[in-house]
Amino acid sequence: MCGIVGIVGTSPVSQALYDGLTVIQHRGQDAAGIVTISDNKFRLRKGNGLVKDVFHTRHMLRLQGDIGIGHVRYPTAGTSSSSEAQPFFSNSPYGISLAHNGNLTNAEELAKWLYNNARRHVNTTSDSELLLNVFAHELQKSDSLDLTPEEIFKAVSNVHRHVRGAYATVALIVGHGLVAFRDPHGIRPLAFGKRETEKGTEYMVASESVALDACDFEFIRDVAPGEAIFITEDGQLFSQQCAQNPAYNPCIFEFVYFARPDSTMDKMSVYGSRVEMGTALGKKISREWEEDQIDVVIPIPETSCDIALQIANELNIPYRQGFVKNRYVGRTFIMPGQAERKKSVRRKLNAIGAEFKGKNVLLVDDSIVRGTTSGQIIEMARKAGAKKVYFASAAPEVRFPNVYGIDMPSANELIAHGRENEDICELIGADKLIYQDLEDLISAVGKGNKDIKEFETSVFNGHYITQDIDHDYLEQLDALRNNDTKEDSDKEADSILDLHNEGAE
Ligand SMILES: O=P(O)(O)OC[C@H]1O[C@H](OP(=O)(O)OP(=O)(O)O)[C@H](O)[C@@H]1O
Ligand SMILES: NC(=O)CC[C@H](N)C(=O)O
Ligand SMILES: [Mg+2]
Repeated sequence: MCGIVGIVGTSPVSQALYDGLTVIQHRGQDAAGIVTISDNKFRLRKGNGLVKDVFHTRHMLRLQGDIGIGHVRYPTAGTSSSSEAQPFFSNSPYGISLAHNGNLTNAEELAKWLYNNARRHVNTTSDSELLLNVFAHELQKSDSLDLTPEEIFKAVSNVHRHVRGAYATVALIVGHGLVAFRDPHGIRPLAFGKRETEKGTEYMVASESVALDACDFEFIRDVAPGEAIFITEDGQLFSQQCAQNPAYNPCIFEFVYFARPDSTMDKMSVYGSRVEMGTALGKKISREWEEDQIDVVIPIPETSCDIALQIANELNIPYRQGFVKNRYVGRTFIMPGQAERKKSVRRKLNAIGAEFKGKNVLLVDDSIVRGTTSGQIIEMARKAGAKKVYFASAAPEVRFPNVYGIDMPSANELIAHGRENEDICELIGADKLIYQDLEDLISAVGKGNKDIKEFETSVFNGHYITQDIDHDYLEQLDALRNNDTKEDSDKEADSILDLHNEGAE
């Protein structure tokens, strides 16, 4: 679940891009990058690490120009190598740089297609670099030296024809401007806004509205599924629907876990939808656990806090912060390896003994995916003296792999895959376990936008919205990206992928 930003400004944009990336850091902790254009030349800095670690003063000084894009990465394809940090660059046509949030489902096919039809070779294993090359190939077809908005939109339409999967994308074209587009299902989010200055209007696109807020841009609207917007270097905005049959199917997991609560995506408030999740789950708990006495509701920081508070309100039971989160440790789930994730839970969370001693506690998390967090947290609660430990998940059982930009490629790594409630409960060590129903989750999130008829919910029900995913595909993906193979390919990538355009030190 990477994060992307892009700005067409009237003065240097590097600091605003940096600030924008910092507030969407929760979408990707592995690598970060910014590219700007100054004097018709790209200026690039990217590398592995958090935003604050990748960009030092010397890099910021180099990132000159009034137009630029940025990316924070959570790898879901290829490897974690710095060679696959984004934005990517293609010198032809014009000079294009691109950053992508999402995951392509026909990457293998695209690589062959690019070679056969465009004689384009992509040296990394990144799906995003393929996307850049498909876009570049389609732009190359235009005859004129100066691209018109229509020609750019035509290229995006052709990208939609070839590419499958999820892609919220922002790109720079030298001498032209910034292009942003969203896949025809709108699986990954993308919004844009403006800021008035004495020199004219500036525009910003970002994965989440919170990035616009942080940079003082006023939200205009979400980019529609299949739509492209083009902002010229001198600040003229054009937009067009480029997909034949667009549909609105945003990923529901953004609302459960990925997005920041202060973001609004596709007209739905993330915070508001989490409160609704709490209401629905609270009701289910009082319906189904009538007999059980719960003394206190305790969230598992950070994402579940808003949900747990609402459950406590609904049940009329005290809400207490029984776990303290170390503010210097990032998100566990988006770390690339299981060993690292496991270690990080203990470093990140610590129990306040008195909140557990002799009590029946209800622990609340937004989701249970691999069970890395819940297992260890329940153990901590017991060590701290809890009498009974009940566990509630605001999302339903996660049983199916994700192929659209969440790194859960292997069903076998999911604790609920092939298991029923009692088995999962036993595995994580809870006394009782309750999950949100999928219909309740959908109506909790969908309350904010009645126009959304179907969310992307594949991790819960195995229904893949792009309809190109079958059993064989998932088996191949598992073989390619399960925990063990991923570690091997990361090592290999570090040694062979030297041929990349990484930003200089
Ligand atoms: O079952 P698991 O595989 O452990 O995954 C689920 C957990 O991971 C996430 O937390 P994370 O620490 O990433 O971020 P947060 O601080 O935003 O809650 C999520 O909020 C759950 O707590
Ligand atoms: N999480 C994402 O959006 C990842 C983007 C892209 N697939 C990558 O791995 O770099
Ligand atoms: Mg969490």
